[in-house]
Amino acid sequence: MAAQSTLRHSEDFLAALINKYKSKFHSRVSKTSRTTRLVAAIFLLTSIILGGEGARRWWKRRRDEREQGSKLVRRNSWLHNKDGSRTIYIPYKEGTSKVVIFTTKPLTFEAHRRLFLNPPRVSGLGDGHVPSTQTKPGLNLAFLHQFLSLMSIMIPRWSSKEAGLLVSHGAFLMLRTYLSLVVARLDGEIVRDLVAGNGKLFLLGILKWCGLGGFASYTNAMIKFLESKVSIAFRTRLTRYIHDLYLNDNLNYYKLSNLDGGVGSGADQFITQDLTLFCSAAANLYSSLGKPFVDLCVFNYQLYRSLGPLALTGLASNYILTASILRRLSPPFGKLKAVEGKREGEFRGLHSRLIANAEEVAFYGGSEMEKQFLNREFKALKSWMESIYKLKIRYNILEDFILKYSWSAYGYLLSSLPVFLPAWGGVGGAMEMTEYGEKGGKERGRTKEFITNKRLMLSLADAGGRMMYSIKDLSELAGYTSRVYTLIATLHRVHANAYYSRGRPNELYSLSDVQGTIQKGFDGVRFENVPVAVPSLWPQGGDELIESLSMIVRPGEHLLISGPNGVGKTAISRILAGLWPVYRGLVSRPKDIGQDGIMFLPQRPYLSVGTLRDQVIYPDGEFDMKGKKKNENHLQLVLDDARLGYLPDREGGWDTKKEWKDVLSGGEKQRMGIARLLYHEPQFAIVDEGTSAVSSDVEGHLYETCKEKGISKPSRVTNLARLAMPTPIPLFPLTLITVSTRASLKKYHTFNLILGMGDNGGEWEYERIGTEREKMHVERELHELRERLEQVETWKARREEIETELAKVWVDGGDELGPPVYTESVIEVQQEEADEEGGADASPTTSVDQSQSQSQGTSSMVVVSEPKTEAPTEG
Ligand SMILES: Nc1ncnc2c1ncn2[C@@H]1O[C@H](COP(=O)(O)OP(=O)(O)OP(=O)(O)O)[C@@H](O)[C@H]1O
Repeated sequence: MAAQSTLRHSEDFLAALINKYKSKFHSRVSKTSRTTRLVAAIFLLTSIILGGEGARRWWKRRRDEREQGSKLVRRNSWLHNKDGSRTIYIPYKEGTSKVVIFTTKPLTFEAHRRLFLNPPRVSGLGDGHVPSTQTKPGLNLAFLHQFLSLMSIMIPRWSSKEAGLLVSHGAFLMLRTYLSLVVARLDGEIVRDLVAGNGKLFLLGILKWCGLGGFASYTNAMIKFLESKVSIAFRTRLTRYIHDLYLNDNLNYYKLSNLDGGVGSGADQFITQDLTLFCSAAANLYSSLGKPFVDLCVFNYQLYRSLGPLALTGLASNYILTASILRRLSPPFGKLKAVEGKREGEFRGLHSRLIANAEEVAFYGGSEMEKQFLNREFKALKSWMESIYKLKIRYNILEDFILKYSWSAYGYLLSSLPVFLPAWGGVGGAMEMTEYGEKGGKERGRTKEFITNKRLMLSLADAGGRMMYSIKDLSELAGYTSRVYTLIATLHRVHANAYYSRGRPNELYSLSDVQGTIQKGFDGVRFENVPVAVPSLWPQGGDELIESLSMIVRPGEHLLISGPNGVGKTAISRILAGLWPVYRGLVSRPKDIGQDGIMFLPQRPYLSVGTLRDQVIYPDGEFDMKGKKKNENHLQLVLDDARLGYLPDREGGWDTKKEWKDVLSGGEKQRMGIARLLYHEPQFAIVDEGTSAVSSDVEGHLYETCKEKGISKPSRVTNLARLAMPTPIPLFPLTLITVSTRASLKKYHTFNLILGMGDNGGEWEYERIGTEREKMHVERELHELRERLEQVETWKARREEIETELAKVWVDGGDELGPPVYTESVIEVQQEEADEEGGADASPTTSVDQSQSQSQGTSSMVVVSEPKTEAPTEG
């Protein structure tokens, strides 16, 4: 009942309130003019309509975005924004999450280049001109320079998200310091109230303690969360920066390991493992060094106030002494960590190799050998890590003893100062010297002060300990910093092509000896006095394959590059693609790669991760395909032309994602390459052994398709042809440059560049296929062949003569027999007959190698010497 009455009461109250405001509103409205009311009504209505429409649009946009996100994820695609950024969607929980990726501006790279390639001389990183990527990691000026250089990438602006995260992190760290102070005081008060037997104050203290505990726990959790956020934000910045520098038109990803070699061949370890460790160590440094530092300042001040100047001097000298002992006796953690990272990378690299080449290893049955390699690498890593652990034992004993036990003893000594030396004991000492009013007040005051000081001392020891521990963290950070700095410096060196050999002459064909020019934008392919040399890792010089190559391929003049293995056929396409340097002379080629430009089909077919569609249009994405106004119907026609038309049905559609390199056969992979060629419609295509695994009839079909349909707009031609419309005249024929050892491909080409000629294989010939000269050459070859054939015929006739003669010799009565069967028994019989006849002249023109015949036992083979013509005897 009571509840009901309360409810009714509240209803009445509500109704009264509503009525009150209703009447207020009515009185206001009645006072206003009609126009104002009309305007207000229109305004209200418009706001409601616009608000509703805005909400509807917002909801629709969100729904469209969600749909688009899942569609793009399914089709492995993305969006290009007007400002050059890309919007990608990544699977997140049930749906997708949108990420906008901004590419690093070239200007930013240029601004940073100085930091990485021209470090200040004082840092000891090179001489200020020659970039040196090899440094000994440690706590020195080089580390400071490296760390600050990386910081300029990680925190590009004070207004950046990372700076905001660091400020919030710092605020929470300060808050925790403040809470530690409050906790120390509260601790003292609780113990004091307990000793005094004051239950009410004691309980109040406990309540405060619990409240403070909740808040402190929240603060601690936020500190950890923000630390992880800072770490991931640093990692995102650095990873994107490195990716932009690593994967760009300058082909740095190829040059880094194949030409420069500054970071070996394990760039993956640098980018994945070392970068992660560096970012967590850098984010942790802020709390492991920054927070203890603030703690030290605050707690020292507090202790100075309560314990006096003597205690502060004692504390300060304690820190200095501890730091110098630990620094002197600590092993070089930075260097150790850097080497550990390298060994980890090598071990991981071997595993990646095995995964990538599992099939080949399996065919060879090479598991034992691979295991040997892996075990050996792991053993090296294990021994290294064990030696680090051993070094750490000694250090940990020392560290623990100093930081935990000797510091506590020292802390007790300092806390006792106000008691035993009140004149030197600060506020505590002053309180000692004054009389406490009530009985036992002095002891209680002492207890409270002692507990508070002890807690402060503990916090101080903790902060100091963390500072000291962070010397080790700092050394490890120096190791990671050196690895990441080395990677970025090497990437900048490759990107800027900054190779100088100061003070000594350039090695021939080294990276500092590149004097040639590559001209992009030429309507053809041209080499003018270009040496073909295999580059070596910087700073070594390369090996010359061809001294000077000159040739020109104009549109429509298909070229076949032939010659024995290893003479430099692929090397020519590497130079043309910009993978290898143009040491001398001039190389000209079309500007773009792909549509209306030049395209390279490498010797080893490559299949990317992603959908079946991605395999055909690689390196385009679905977004680019749509930009070129192409669709799946077009792709189907392209696949049909490459004789792969069955793939979409067999594999379950264009969106199927598989490990394509394992799914497609060798020939299918090569045909996929041809399909890409037909899709991209380049003007020039370098096909390096692109059909070696394809049967010759399909090969012929593919070449004919490329030549006939390789028109600037083949899609139109193909589609229209299929629709039985007149075939338009080809505008720009696709010009094929084929690298092959197969002479059968000659018929599809106009010119032939033959490499590997001359005594040392360094000479070449460039000739038109089917010219008078070539015809004459072929005829001469044919003539020689015929001559040889005639010789063979002569020998055949001669052999028959011999056999006839032999038959006559062996047959009694002159009857002709077929060729004799040379068995031992026959020979023996003949020998006996000859002996009986006593005719040593029985075989004047034939000699039989009897010893051989005997040695062969029952074998029917004997060696018959050439029939002798009667030699004139002298005298
Ligand atoms: N990265 C490299 N480091 C060292 N030598 C290399 C490198 N790449 C190629 N070579 C060497 O350069 C020479 C030419 O290589 P290239 O690949 O051009 O030969 P090719 O004429 O295409 O042979 P094939 O017909 O077997 O494909 C070979 O002797 C090869 O061993």
